[in-house]
Amino acid sequence: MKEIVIASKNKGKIAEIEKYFATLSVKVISLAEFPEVDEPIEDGDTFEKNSLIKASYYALHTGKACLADDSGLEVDALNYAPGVYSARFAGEHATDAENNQKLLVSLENISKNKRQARFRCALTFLDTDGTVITCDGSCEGEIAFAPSGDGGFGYDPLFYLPELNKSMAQLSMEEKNKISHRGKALKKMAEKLAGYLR
Ligand SMILES: O=P(O)(O)OP(=O)(O)OP(=O)(O)OC[C@H]1O[C@@H](n2cnc3c(O)ncnc32)[C@H](O)[C@@H]1O
Ligand SMILES: [Mg+2]
Repeated sequence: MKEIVIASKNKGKIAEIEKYFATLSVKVISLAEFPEVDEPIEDGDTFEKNSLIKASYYALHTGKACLADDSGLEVDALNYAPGVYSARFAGEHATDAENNQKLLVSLENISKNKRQARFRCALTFLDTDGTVITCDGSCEGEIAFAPSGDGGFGYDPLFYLPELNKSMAQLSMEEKNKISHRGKALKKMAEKLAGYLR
């Protein structure tokens, strides 16, 4: 069976990706099996570039096929910030809580009808022979005035989905995977991989 390293250190992402890949006939490996491997510098100016940076770095250092995810939040009223800086919005090693707090403060004076935002996800699969497969996905929503829900991770408690009248953190992982940026990108990736690995 094909071995694929999930090239991410984010437990929330890994859980969502593993859930999705449970139906594919691939053996998913975690970076936890490569404790000696460090982390790359994510200095690309797009999600796509950072996703390729991560896939390339981990493929080089593990010697295995890798699937990397670069994702983040774009807030219209903040001129699409934090974008590729989503993980370090409140500082280099910011926690999810610190990033969420900074987001709330940044939007303090922004009214309900101007709080549109979207999550974006860029996935890159890089095989040992150099084959690259990319997919992306996005999910539209609004930034709430207060957090709600205890599911998901990152900005999920502040990401409000008007059609569902729930925050992303109020969805189960299955529900989130059906509508999220990552779920949409994973759906495309699973289809492409099924054809590629056949
Ligand atoms: O780079 P890796 O190791 O994969 O892990 P990371 O957490 O650093 O991941 P990114 O560099 O892609 O940064 C993504 C940021 O966007 C946030 N984010 C990404 N997907 C999310 C989701 O589905 N729900 C909420 N927040 C999300 C996440 O919390 C991070 O702050
Ligand atoms: Mg990162």
